[in-house]
Amino acid sequence: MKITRLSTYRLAPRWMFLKIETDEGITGWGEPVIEGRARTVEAAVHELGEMLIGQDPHRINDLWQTMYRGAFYRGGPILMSAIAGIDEALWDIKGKALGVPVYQLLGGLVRDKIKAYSWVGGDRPADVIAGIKTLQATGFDTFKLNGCEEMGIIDNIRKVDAAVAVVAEIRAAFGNTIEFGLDFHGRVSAPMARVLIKELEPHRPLFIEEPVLAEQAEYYPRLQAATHIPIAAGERMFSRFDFKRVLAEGGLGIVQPDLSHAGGLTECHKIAAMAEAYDVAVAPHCPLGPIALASCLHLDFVARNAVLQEQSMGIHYNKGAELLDYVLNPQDFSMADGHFRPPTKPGLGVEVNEALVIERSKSAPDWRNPLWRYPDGAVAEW
Ligand SMILES: O=C(O)[C@H](O)[C@@H](O)[C@@H](O)[C@H](O)CO
Ligand SMILES: [Mg+2]
Repeated sequence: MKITRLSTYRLAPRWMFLKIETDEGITGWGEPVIEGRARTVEAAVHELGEMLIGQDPHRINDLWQTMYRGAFYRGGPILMSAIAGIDEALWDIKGKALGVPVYQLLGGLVRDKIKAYSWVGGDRPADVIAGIKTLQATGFDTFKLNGCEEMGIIDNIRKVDAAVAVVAEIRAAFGNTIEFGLDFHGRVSAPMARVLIKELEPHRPLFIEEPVLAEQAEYYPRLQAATHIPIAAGERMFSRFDFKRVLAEGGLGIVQPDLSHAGGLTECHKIAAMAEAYDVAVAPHCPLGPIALASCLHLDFVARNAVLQEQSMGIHYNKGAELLDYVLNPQDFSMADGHFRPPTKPGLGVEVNEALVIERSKSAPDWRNPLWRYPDGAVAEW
């Protein structure tokens, strides 16, 4: 079998789909994207594509190593997202060619279902009680919200109290019937993270995510040592090599690699195995589309240390399209009791509505994340 063509489709809300065609009529789909830089990743995909045409898509490991090591400069969000989407599509092709779901090619099921969680509250946590009640009624008992709004490098206790009040209200309203992760979203400096975490401990969040930016990852072990609340991070870490330093220092309770940012299923499967060696859980990051989610599910169903799956249904970013709008088999992604069941169809298990994708790609928005500023005018972390 030989790769014959790569086609990319940028789509609302902020996604990009990749279609890889072969000379045997089997096509694979991937989702190479880094939110806010879709066009840059698209260029990287087509640069890599020049080397892929004519290659055997079954040789995923060799193609992955060639894409990664064949370039003197490597790693980072753009190149690893491009490799990720290509890797996802190659696994899709392999599964379709062999007639099995991808997880069967990675040793088969390790579990029968995987718990999902849902976002509530938007960029600045609001209306979270109503949001949780609505989602709780559909079977969710695990949620995630932003742990704070903008937070100054050193901020005042009123801002800390405001962040804690949201969380205290949740715990008061739902008691121990729900779990929730708090995503600091990299908004908080290392000194303020210590203050916030300490004040939030009594309300027992399930985890605290990106308490500081990934470029400050050396603080993850120090923050983890200072609290019993699991520290989670990984959406802005893009290969085993980004994770190894933090894992070796004991710095995370949960790793959250994004299968569309961190080299795809090939790399994230290795990251999950590394994490398991350190008794660390994996909860794949996925605020994206259906192909990214499907890739995560195949990891969730082979990695024993997978504990939670993020999914973007109803997420505050999905303006202009919802998680399953471009999918012909939404029933395969239905959740029962807040869990996903294993994909059943060959490959990744996503039947892409290609006609709709082609049509909608003609008017794709150029999504950009907001630029926040502090009251004094300095740029704040979003
Ligand atoms: O945990 C999450 O889903 C993420 O922090 C998410 O909010 C960001 O990755 C966002 O997609 C960046 O544009
Ligand atoms: Mg996050």
